[in-house]
Amino acid sequence: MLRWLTAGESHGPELIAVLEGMPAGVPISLTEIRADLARRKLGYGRGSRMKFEQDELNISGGVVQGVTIGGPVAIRIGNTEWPKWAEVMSAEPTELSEKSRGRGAPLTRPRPGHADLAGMQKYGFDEARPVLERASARETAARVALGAVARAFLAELGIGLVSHTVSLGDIETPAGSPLPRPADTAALDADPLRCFDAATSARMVAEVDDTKKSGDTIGGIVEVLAYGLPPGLGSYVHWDRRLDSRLAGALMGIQAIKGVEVGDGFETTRRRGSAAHDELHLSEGQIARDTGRAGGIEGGMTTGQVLRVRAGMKPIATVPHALPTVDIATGEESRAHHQRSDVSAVPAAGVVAEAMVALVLADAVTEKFGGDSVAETKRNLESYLAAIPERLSTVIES
Ligand SMILES: Cc1cc2nc3c(=O)[nH]c(=O)nc-3n(C[C@H](O)[C@H](O)[C@H](O)COP(=O)(O)O)c2cc1C
Ligand SMILES: C=C(O[C@@H]1CC(C(=O)O)=C[C@@H](OP(=O)(O)O)[C@H]1O)C(=O)O
Repeated sequence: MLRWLTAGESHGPELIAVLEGMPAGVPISLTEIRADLARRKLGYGRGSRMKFEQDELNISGGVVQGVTIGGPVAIRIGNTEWPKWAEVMSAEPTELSEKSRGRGAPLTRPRPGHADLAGMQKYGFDEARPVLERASARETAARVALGAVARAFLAELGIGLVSHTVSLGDIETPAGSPLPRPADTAALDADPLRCFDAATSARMVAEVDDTKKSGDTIGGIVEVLAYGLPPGLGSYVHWDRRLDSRLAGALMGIQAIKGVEVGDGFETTRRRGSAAHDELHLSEGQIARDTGRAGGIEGGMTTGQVLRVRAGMKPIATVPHALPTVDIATGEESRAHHQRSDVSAVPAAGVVAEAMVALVLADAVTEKFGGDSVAETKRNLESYLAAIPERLSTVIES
């Protein structure tokens, strides 16, 4: 079983992340985690902060000489913006300089679509800064770092992940487009939208430009695929052990995600049963399927097919063409607070979604196969697969 926690604010000194339950012996490359953090900052439509802020990565525990040792993996990601915010965000009370007083001015015009208003009501603040500091998606950097560790563990077991953008606003990749594989990640990262279809990507770029020009923001849908999964991760026996339930919770837990689909998801509801499922047939003595409509999950368990899940992101809530709100200080109608923001963060959301799926899968793998070292997990996985009788054996899509 894995557990993970993150802490830290958008303009605080650093983000902190802890992952407990990771077996020993997993090779961890700081270069690869840094590369994942850099991928999260990519994407056409992100704001200026992505350019000037660096993620300073440190591992404070659980990894020695590039390998996990079984203890909690502790990660620190320094915010290079911190010096500018050190007075405003200080944990100890400070005398604010003139400049810091400006920077820390009370945010009394809550932004619709953000946690601002309900957060002020709930935590007893008369301005939104303490709310937005933690509600901000800056925190997703911590999840991506944890996800990189989970992915390294899964890679040792032959499981690989990839994510891509499938729609932006109403521009979608054509139905039946080829699915990317983990080896396509570098090519996807080089695409401005992380879209696997070049013609669609070009239309998405134009859509971001148009959205920006009109002072607006835009959302979209990302898809995560996982290859090489053994059948039987998750379970049908209880709602909170279903893998689809756990994936949906993890993906919905990403800021601005408003919907999750497993496999063909809502499209399946529009089909008759005869065209909605993945039929079984024999292929060279093994049970195989020609379609992946269910997204590799039946009865809350992996089937051995490619896992395919989607997450839909709402348009960025800090709309440059500021939305109507009420100023809590004056009690009058006003316009929402706006400084800068992303026009679209859909490509970044794909990288975050990939991290969350990696964490859920790593959790399900440790639950099913245990193991204090990755070698032991691997042995248990192999003996489980070897014990499946031949007449029940399925193709694992890797
Ligand atoms: C990677 C990423 C980047 C984001 N960047 C911004 C941003 O620049 N401006 C903004 O208003 N919201 C941004 N958001 C979304 C907000 O954090 C989110 O809309 C807010 O927390 C409220 O959404 P919720 O109701 O789903 O929690 C981003 C989300 C993600 C996942
Ligand atoms: C800092 C990150 O994303 C931020 C997420 C975010 C929000 O409201 O969620 C708003 C923006 O921050 P600011 O309001 O300071 O410009 C984004 O830049 C990041 O992803 O590293």
